[in-house]
Amino acid sequence: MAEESNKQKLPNILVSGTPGVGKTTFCESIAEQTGLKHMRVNDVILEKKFHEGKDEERDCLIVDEDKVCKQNFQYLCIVFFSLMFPIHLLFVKQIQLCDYLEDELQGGGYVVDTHLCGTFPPEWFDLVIVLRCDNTVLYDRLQQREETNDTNKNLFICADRGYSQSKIGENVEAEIMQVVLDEALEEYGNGKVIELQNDTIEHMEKNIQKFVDWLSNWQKHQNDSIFDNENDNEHENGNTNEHKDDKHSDNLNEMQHPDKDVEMFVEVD
Ligand SMILES: Nc1ncnc2c1ncn2[C@@H]1O[C@H](COP(=O)(O)OP(=O)(O)OP(=O)(O)O)[C@@H](O)[C@H]1O
Repeated sequence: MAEESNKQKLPNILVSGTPGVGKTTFCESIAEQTGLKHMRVNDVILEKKFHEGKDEERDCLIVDEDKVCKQNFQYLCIVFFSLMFPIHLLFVKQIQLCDYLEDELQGGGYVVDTHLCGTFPPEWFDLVIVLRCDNTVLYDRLQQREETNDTNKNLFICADRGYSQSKIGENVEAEIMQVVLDEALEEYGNGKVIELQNDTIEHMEKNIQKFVDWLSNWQKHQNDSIFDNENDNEHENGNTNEHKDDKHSDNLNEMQHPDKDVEMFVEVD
């Protein structure tokens, strides 16, 4: 979707990472500074009831990724049967998180905040940011949630209370094993994924500034592409795609290597 249209004025960004790395805080700040719309997927899942109830033992809402996205055989089977029995189509529509998001993201301009990063089609997003956090810092943040019983932020992970010790351990381990980063790289590819360290307020401020710079380059690139395409149409022999790709990777590289600040922006292999 994001790659389809040169008329798109703003990109769609996916911000992912282990619970507690700071996705929501980062997304709220960049939304405020850039005018992008912040969409927290957990809130959508709750509001639209795209979940299948609660796992009592783990105190989590259950989201079956296979059932929320259309890129799978199961979905195709449901559609097939729905076409044969049209009344089921309404039901299928209702349970599809991807259908809902696809409609919402159509015009661009969203920053989508979720740890479910392998769920969505790569073409929806122009950039995928994976926030990372030092494991001891993350442990402290999650521990604080347990102590303050911070329910609001964790409705999806922990339905109605703060973090249990086992949940803290699970998440810290996932961060150490870079589960979300690996999933993002597998799903979206090295060229679209950027990994940003987010342990401190200083990190956050630098990350936001780098994102703002990336966005303004992206918009410039879009305008140039439209201009290039117009020229190509006039002369009927351009090399626009190659030119476009060069600009895209320059922009991403700049974000990955801001003044060689490797502490802040870890290179993705
Ligand atoms: N760069 C940062 N420096 C210091 N504290 C931060 C930073 N980013 C976020 N925090 C704090 O860490 C806590 C978790 O942040 P946040 O809720 O944004 O994480 P999250 O990744 O969105 O979590 P979840 O996936 O569970 O919604 C909050 O108390 C927030 O204020």
